[in-house]
Amino acid sequence: MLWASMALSGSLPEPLSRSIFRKFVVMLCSLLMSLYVFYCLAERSQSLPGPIIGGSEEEEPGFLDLASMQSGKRKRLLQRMKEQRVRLIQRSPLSHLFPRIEVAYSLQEEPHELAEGDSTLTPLEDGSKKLPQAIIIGVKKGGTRALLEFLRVHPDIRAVGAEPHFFDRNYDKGLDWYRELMPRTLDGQITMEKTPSYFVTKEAPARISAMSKDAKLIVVVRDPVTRVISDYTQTLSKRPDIPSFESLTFKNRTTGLIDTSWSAIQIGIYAKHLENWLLDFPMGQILFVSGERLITDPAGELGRVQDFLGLKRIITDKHFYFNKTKGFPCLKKAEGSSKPHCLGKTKGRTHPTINPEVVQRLREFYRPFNMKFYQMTGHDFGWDS
Ligand SMILES: Nc1ncnc2c1ncn2[C@@H]1O[C@H](COP(=O)(O)OS(=O)(=O)O)[C@@H](OP(=O)(O)O)[C@H]1O
Repeated sequence: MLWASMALSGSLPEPLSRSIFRKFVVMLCSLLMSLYVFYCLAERSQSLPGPIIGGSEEEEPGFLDLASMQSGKRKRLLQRMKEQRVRLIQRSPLSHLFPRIEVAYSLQEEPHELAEGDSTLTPLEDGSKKLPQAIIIGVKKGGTRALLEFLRVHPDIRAVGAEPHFFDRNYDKGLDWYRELMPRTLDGQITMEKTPSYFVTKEAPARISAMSKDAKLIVVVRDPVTRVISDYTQTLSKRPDIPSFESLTFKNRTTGLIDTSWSAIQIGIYAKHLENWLLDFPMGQILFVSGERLITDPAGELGRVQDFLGLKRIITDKHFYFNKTKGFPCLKKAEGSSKPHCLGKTKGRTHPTINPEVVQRLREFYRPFNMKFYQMTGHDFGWDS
């Protein structure tokens, strides 16, 4: 720095040639700028949303802690960090060299941008926040994250990344709170969210209907037997000391009586939950997506969803590739990125081996409910063939 200031003030010591010294100053400045940009990027990545707390889903990095993101504390913290960085830039002797960085920060760090739960950076004043017109309401472990991530590729869809849990846990916070979580949309764009627990929440249909009678509802359904095993696998990964799958499944192992008080069993009785939704919504406003086909033919299922949402079929076969290591379809390019994107480690876990007799008993248990569900939806999902 001493050399630099001497050079800039014109008191260059001889015999060092001016041209060599100028190169040295340029190199030094570049190095300092790179270090500064690196520092800023590191700081920025730390301020990006962290994992959700208390959600049914173990989110991938980049999603939000909804419980705290609205708090004044978080906003004040962000504001302080922003001011601190602006002060740092202003104090820097090189500040006149990169005034644009300051502008970039003041755009990126707006609390509402973070509150979207969406790591994509959009200009602050583009569009407005709207209540969702379409919601993925279930089912837990059905493939809801895959569907939302795939849909986000569509330019006419903008979705909140985290699960808001508004119509079950956060209803008392009010619609303004809910709207504030949403990303900004332009006219013609659809705002979406996903919270799989809505499907089994008694109050959710009436609450969603009170918000909008026209809301479009999407349910990703999966074979209830693999769904319950997936649900158990998730719980086991968080709490390895839980009882065995078998002991949770049966009320009485000898008689083979299923324990229907276990919530993981209840979730798979789709026909019962659907009856509750039909009290507030006509069947035509609910789309059922096959969780199995979402894996074997993602473009096919996405085609149906785009039709249902009244959108041009933009997401097609070309957007997917099958990742052999992951064992699942992945996006060739994720939203706002040019890189391939697979879902994270919490999606597509290896399930524990379950005694085939237990699986068989569960199949028998679900069969009549599945039949009813096929009849109600007019579609055989193929879980019982
Ligand atoms: N493309 C792709 N990549 C990875 N995983 C995929 C994909 N498509 C569907 N799935 C299935 O999604 C299951 C998780 O479902 P959800 O996202 O609804 O789970 S959650 O309720 O939000 O926790 C998850 O369940 P598990 O396999 O039991 O982990 C996957 O089988």
